[in-house]
Amino acid sequence: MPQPVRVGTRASQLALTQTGHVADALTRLGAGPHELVRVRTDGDRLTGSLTSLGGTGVFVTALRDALLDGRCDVAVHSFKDLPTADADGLVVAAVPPREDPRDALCARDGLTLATLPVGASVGTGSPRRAAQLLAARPDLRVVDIRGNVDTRLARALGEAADLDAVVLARAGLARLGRLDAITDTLPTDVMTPAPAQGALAVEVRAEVIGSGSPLALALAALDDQGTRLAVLAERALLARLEAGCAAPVGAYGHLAEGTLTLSTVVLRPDGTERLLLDGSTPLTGDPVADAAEATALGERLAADLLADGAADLAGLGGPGA
Ligand SMILES: NCc1[nH]cc(CCC(=O)O)c1CC(=O)O
Repeated sequence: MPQPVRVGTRASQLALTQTGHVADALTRLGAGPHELVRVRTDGDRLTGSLTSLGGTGVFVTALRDALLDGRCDVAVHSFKDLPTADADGLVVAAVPPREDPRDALCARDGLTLATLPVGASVGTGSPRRAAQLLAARPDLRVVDIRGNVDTRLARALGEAADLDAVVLARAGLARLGRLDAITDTLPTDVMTPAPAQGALAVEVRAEVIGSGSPLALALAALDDQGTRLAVLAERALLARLEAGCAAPVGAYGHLAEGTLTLSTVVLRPDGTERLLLDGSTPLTGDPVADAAEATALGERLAADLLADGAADLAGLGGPGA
């Protein structure tokens, strides 16, 4: 009997659900049986605001340690939670097809972004969402919240709701079977998603790749090239801006008719000013050349945004930068 593939996951309902889907897919694609290994992360344990936790990587480090220690063979991350710096000895071996990357308003009484009353309170822990909410509706009162998806939904929809609405990623709600809570799916030009939102990253130790093992073959089959390229461009922008996941920066890559288009936004945290920039590049179908093109597109737009004052506007790169 082969040893089961050990798939590491955070213990949250969202993580368990999305990891379960990936593990099932790997087994279906020939990787053999699997078991889930629960890993506790600082992001789950601590309750301070995301920004005060230092943002980048709090959800990821413990899973990566478990991979490197050999406690698991595969780790499934929400791609937008993955720092842009590569981890030594690890590779993203598969990027499964992306879910809808848009953000969603979940409001009381079926309200939408357009129909929320003047001064309504909207909860989000994300500076990117906060700034774009305020850019669209300067009258709103944005409240810093965190917690898992159910906790956040309860702030607007529960018995003891204290907010008019919250904003969450549609993808997370879809994976949890809670699309019913959405009262307004926000278009990407009003609320540009976070880089890699809606995508998953399946990470393994580097030696797994090219080993020809059943797991390596299943990972290759799970990979979606279109999603990989879109996310590559989005994350290249983020890296070049030296912006973490807590920065007021949005980026959305999409493929159509052999062209990769990247739509980006950088905002002042209070939403009073923003830079919007789109760019595109033709693709050839060659994975290596296209990956280089996607990366170059993200870096080019980032350089243009920096030249237009993005770092000062969004407070990127730390104090004084
Ligand atoms: N920052 C938390 C987080 N990380 C991934 C998701 C789910 C959506 C996704 O996979 O992109 C969420 C929840 C949210 O933003 O509402």
